[in-house]
Parts: sequence; C-alpha cells; structure tokens
Amino acid sequence: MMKVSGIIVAAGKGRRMGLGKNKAFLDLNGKPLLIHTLSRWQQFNCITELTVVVGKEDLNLVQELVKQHGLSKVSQVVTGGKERQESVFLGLQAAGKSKPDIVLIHDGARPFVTEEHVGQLVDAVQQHEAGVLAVPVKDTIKVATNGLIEKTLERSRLWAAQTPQGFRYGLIMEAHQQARRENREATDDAALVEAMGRAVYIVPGSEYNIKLTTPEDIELARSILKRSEEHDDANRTGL
Ligand SMILES: Nc1ccn([C@@H]2O[C@H](COP(=O)(O)OP(=O)(O)OP(=O)(O)O)[C@@H](O)[C@H]2O)c(=O)n1
Ligand SMILES: C[C@](O)(CO)[C@H](O)COP(=O)(O)O
Repeated sequence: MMKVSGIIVAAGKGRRMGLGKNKAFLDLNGKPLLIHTLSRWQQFNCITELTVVVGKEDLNLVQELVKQHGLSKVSQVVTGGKERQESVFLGLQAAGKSKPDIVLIHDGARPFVTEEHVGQLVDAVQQHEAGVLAVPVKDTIKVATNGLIEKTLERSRLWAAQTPQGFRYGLIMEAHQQARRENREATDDAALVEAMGRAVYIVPGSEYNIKLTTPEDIELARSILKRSEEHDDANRTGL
C-alpha cells in the first residue's frame, strides 16, 4: 500500500498576525489553530502518519496537546528552523525515517483544507510526482518598483499557490538538498522542484483553504469554521 505522510509546519513566529505569540496557538472556538488543522488531517483516510514541526520552545506543549486531543496519526513532533524552508527540510528528514512514498507538506496555519482536495492532490502526485493546490488569481496583478507600475501580468495564467503541496519523497528531498547547496530560498516547496526544471502540476483548490496570516484572517476563519460546523450538523441530522 502507498504510504502518504503529512508534514505540518508550525514553527513560524506569526509576526504579521501581531499576537506577540506563535499564531499556531491562536484560539478558534476553544481550540488552538494548530489543533484544528491536525484534527482535520487525523481524519483523512489517505494519510498514514503526520510529522509536526514546531518551535523548540513549543515542543512539550504541542506533544501534550497531541495526546490530549487523541491525534494518533502524529508519529513525531520535531523542532523547526529559522525559515519555513528549513522547517520543511527538518520535517522531511524526520518523516523520511519511515520511508514514505509521497509527502504532503502543509502549513499549520491552514485549517480548512478538505479530504476531497487532499485526495485529488494525492492522485496527481501518483501520476505526475509533484502537485500543488492552487486557486485562480482574482485581482489584476501589477509589477511595480517604488510605486511605479512596470507591467501588468496576464491574469488568465496566474494561480495563487496554497498548501498542501505533494511530492514523491525522493524528488522533494533532492530539491531541498540542491537548494541548500546552492543557497536558494523560496516561499513554497514547489518552487524548489520547479528550479530543477521538473514539472509541478496544479490541482484546483478552494478559496476557503485560507492561511491565517494577518488579523483580518481571524474573522474570516471564524466564519468559515461556523459554516463548516453548520454543514457537519446538517449532515448529522440529515437536513
Ligand atoms: N521558520 C518557520 C516559518 C514558518 N513556518 C510555518 O510555515 C507556515 C506558513 O508561514 P507563515 O504564514 O509565513 O507563518 P509565520 O512565519 O509564522 O508568519 P510571519 O511570516 O507573519 O512571521 C506557518 O504554519 C508557519 O508556522 C515554519 O514552520 N517555520
Ligand atoms: C507555502 C505557502 O503557504 C503558499 O501560499 C506560502 O508561500 C508560505 O507562506 P508565506 O506567507 O509566504 O510565508
């Protein structure tokens, strides 16, 4: 059977959120943001196990929360690095011990991805080795320097990359190792694979799969959570 491991990165500082603490512990309806994300991944049938990457200072707390919330798919909680890319690399090294075929790399700060989209991503990775969830860009994007517009990009070809991003394990490890040798940095993992000249496929995702980045996202997250709880209630009661 195909072994699919999730790597959930939550070792950031959440500076843009401005809470003065890691946004992973932001309370959403009585539960920390990271626990919302992990509880969802715990339920995904295609996922064999989860590696969680957190800041050194949060290691004990997250291990305790994992136990408390019965997150049995979490096989390890490991320490991350200064940048997201380093946290992912450390997560990949740890996940590699149990020899996964495919890894799905996901932001701890994205609590609303669905099983349907994760399943579609796994299918794409089985077929093509590398894929990302993404949504079409809705705004018109300008490239500007010092407030002066240089050009307008052709919107019909623009996609906003999300996570999870999925890869055959050997491919993403090679991409991270090469990036480290060449001191290359990127804000997502797909870019490291693209830089090797390898194909990465887009799997259309959902606008609800938001990353909580700035304070306005908290309100949005609470309303998405309410909507998904109502949806669950409706399913349970047959409404
Ligand atoms: N050194 C880092 C930086 C980021 N992340 C994780 O990567 C995800 C996406 O990053 P982002 O939203 O930028 O989070 P932060 O780095 O925490 O936020 P900021 O850039 O505002 O400080 C988050 O779940 C974050 O915890 C990580 O594991 N290790
Ligand atoms: C990986 C990512 O979530 C894709 O959208 C994003 O690039 C990482 O977060 P950041 O806000 O760029 O740090």
